[in-house]
Amino acid sequence: MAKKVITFGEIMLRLAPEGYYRFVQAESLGATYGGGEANVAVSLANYGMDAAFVTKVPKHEIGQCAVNSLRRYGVDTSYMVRGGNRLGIYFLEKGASQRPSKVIYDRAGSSMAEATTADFNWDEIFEGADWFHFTGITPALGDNVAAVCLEACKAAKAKNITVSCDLNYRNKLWSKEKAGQVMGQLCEYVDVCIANEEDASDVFGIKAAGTDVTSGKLNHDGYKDVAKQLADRFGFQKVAITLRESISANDNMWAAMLYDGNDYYFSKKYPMHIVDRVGGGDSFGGGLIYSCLTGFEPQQTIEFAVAASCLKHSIEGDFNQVSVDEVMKLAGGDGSGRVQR
Ligand SMILES: O=C(O)C(=O)C[C@H](O)[C@H](O)CO
Repeated sequence: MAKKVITFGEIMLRLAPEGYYRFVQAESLGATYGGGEANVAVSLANYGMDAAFVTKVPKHEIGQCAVNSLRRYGVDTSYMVRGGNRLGIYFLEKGASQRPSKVIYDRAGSSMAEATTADFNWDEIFEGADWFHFTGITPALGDNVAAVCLEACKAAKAKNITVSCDLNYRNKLWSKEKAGQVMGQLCEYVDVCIANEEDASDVFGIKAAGTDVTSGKLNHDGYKDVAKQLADRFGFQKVAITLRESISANDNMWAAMLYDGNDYYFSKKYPMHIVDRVGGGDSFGGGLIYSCLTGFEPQQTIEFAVAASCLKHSIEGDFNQVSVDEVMKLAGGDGSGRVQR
């Protein structure tokens, strides 16, 4: 039977100018949907897992469009709650070369931002579930949503469900101090932590000894140090750190490291030309959860997750639309992207 994974967060309408147009130039905006945890659910459904996404969306047609965007990939939307006033929106201007991408949120007062603990029955949602995933974006929506997250974490632990969290710090949603306080409480329930060195520093003030995290150029020892400090502080079973070296807005080196409490496993390093970076971290999370639930060895786990995420960077939209086979081919191949016939 397919493993059952529950993800919890906000799905938004994503509005973006075509190609690399700036906002001021655009005369139309393309509409797609996305959100950290929804993106993870799509990855997992594409890998054949039983993935359910939990959120609250308004009862009107735009809320339904968000639901449909997930259904088309086979994500279970049956626990989604209908109500509230609006679907959150984010505007995305894609960067190019030395001009970075820009995100503008228009999500205040969304159905999900106003959700409360009364909206969700976690006992029912977690029936038969193997894994629960959320990111730091969800509790950042407000104290009410952080309270739902805490309730979900406690319910998951009571049922012996593995909990993963991607720290995903969003400075447009909350301060570092508030993030540290709320995430510190939630991380007590987390088994698998996904982070990058910037998140670890922003949320928990964890820095690798003697390195400057803002430069994005930690050495291997620096990444190991960050992962170990995270695991030591919260008792995580596993910490996965993504390693991004930016060359320009569209060209990055991409790799990751997994720490399982004993050893450190570094993946291959991929030079990527980026088509769409949004959702790149979520596709890594999806790959990691799939690998853990499938029982891959640690090295294979990190190779699968990073290859999955590498492929996502070549795909338009938030969702990673690749199969297990495609990820395996990249993870086991030479990374050249040669045509497959
Ligand atoms: O930034 C957010 O809150 C989003 O959910 C938008 C994107 O889907 C997300 O950043 C991708 O991780």
